[in-house]
Amino acid sequence: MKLLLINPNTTQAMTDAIAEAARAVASPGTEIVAVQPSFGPVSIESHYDEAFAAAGVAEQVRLAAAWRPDAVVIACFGDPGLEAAREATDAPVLGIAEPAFHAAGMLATGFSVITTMTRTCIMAERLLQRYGADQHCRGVHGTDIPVLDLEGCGVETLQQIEDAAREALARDRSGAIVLGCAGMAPLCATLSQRLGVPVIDGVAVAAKFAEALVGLGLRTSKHGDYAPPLPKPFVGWASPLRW
Ligand SMILES: O=C(O)C[C@H]1NC(=O)NC1=O
Repeated sequence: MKLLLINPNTTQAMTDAIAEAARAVASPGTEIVAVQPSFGPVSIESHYDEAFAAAGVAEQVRLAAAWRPDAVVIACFGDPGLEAAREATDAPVLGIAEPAFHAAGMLATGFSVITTMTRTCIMAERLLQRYGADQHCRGVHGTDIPVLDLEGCGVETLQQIEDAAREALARDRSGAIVLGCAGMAPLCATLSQRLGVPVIDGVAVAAKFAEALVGLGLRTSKHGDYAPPLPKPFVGWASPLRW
């Protein structure tokens, strides 16, 4: 199958790391093409950043249409542009927060989320409610580690995340940890080994869930609100992206 992996921020090194995390778990027959928007923030750490990231996701899904991906993964914990992408293709489209929440809910009666900037916790909390996963999540905790500081991070940053996770497991009485940033994907195996509980990286889970949906022959519904966008002119730099 062909998997389109979109890093919604514009940092190539992060796109590469995300692709490596997905390829590490992908089946041999899964071809992964990793892309990022041609515009927008180098990292997504606010509502403002996310507004541009969502448009960037829509851009990349539209541009990739000719390649006809069998599935799309939006590799950012805010799942930006998820529903726009689902309108723009009949392939299954997954964020990384939604699959991670559901995987965690199958592995423990309660899980905690460890994310980057504390100001983004509200975004995860809103997604938990939107996906019906708030009943399983016992806490969302920021570390105030900037997203791009995760790239090639040192032992101090890894220790800070481990300490935050260990505190969350105790304080929340959780049984699992969800990593609240695609940039944490390379840390997942080490954290899982150190913490002794399931640590869920949404990039890997999304890639495998995408394979499962494609393998089952399931596609995004085109009945109702995920039907293709209504044709209309687009003005300015976005005009090639019209429907
Ligand atoms: O919301 C966050 O803090 C994490 C989110 N930002 C980003 O650039 N990639 C992410 O996964």
